[in-house]
Amino acid sequence: MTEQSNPTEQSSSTGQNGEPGVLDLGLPDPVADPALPKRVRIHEVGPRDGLQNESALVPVEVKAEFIARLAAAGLGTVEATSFVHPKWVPQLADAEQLMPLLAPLHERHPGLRLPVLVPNERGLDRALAHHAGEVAVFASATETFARRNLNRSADEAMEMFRPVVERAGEAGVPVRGYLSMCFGDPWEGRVPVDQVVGHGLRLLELGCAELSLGDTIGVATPGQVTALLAGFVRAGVPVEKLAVHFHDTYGQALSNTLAALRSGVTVVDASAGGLGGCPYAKSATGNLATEDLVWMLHGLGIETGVDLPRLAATSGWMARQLGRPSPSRTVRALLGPTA
Ligand SMILES: CC(C)(COP(=O)([O-])OP(=O)([O-])OC[C@H]1O[C@@H](n2cnc3c(N)ncnc32)[C@H](O)[C@@H]1OP(=O)([O-])[O-])[C@@H](O)C(=O)NCCC(=O)NCCSC(=O)C[C@@](C)(O)CC(=O)[O-]
Repeated sequence: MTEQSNPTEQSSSTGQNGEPGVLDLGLPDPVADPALPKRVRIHEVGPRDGLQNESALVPVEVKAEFIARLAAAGLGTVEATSFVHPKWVPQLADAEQLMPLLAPLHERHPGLRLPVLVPNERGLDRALAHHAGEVAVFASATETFARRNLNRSADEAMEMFRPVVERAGEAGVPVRGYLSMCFGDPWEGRVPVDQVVGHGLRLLELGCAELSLGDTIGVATPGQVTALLAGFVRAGVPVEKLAVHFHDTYGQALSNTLAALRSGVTVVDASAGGLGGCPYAKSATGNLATEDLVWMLHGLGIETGVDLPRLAATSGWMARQLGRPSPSRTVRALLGPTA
């Protein structure tokens, strides 16, 4: 793994015909908002959520290089892969091959977190055998998606997670809980706040250290985000335990993120270059692009630890591996429209 990006792919500050490029305006000139947090932790999901939907298999060395470049760009939490059934997500069937390639990154970046998804005890066994330091289980706020994504009812899925969370706890491995379809579900329509809060509380009661609220198909608008977070707070959940996970189907992901920050959330999931989707929810489009998020956060004077040009260069590099331009507007603005 080289981790070195070619300086020529760092940015294209000069546009066509000698016109100034967007980077000539510089990176955002921060204007802080006292109602917002000073620091946000970005939970990068590109290598897992971003790649899981790619039909052409990405070589394991490319995945390892992608993760190494993300860590070098300053992302401290990078969700690396999934130990799910290989037939369900063939793209991530190489989890066992990937993990040893990532081991050197811990020396290079002390404190780097590389969580992995595990749906059940079999997944946990595989993850622990490969020294995963953090795992995540993933539930659904709706019945239909639980069956489609996990082949279980929502209740059965919770029972499947119970021993996973217990055993991970015994092994000293923290567990994140994802909750999908928190705002809308393609089969069931709008999802009531109480229903989402009920399922989320069950994940927290199992022992999940953090709960990531997913707008899996990207239909939320900011008022709904505020209402859902208020529902969790009313139910006694400290906002520090909550993270948000937005998809950008209707271009609302950044607005929704800002609403969440105003409600006190400080952990935001995002995917480098805006890669993403969910193989079991066809209407799910790309995740909130990490670069778009970082541009907004830095503009608000919020620290992330991320080197934006280096991150954009990483997404430009990944886009070339995948053979198509990045959907992230910030990547295109910084690197040019074909990046
Ligand atoms: C949960 C299962 C496994 C149930 O799938 P199943 O077919 O019901 O599995 P099973 O428990 O009946 O077991 C059948 C066979 O699979 C094996 N098996 C069982 N588990 C594993 C495993 N972990 N690894 C390897 N093998 C496994 C098991 O050992 C057995 O083997 P056999 O005895 O027949 O030889 C399946 O439904 C599955 O893997 N689902 C994963 C789907 C997925 O990854 N979806 C995407 C992630 S969620 C997401 O993207 C949303 C999120 C998180 O980003 C947030 C958001 O946007 O909302």
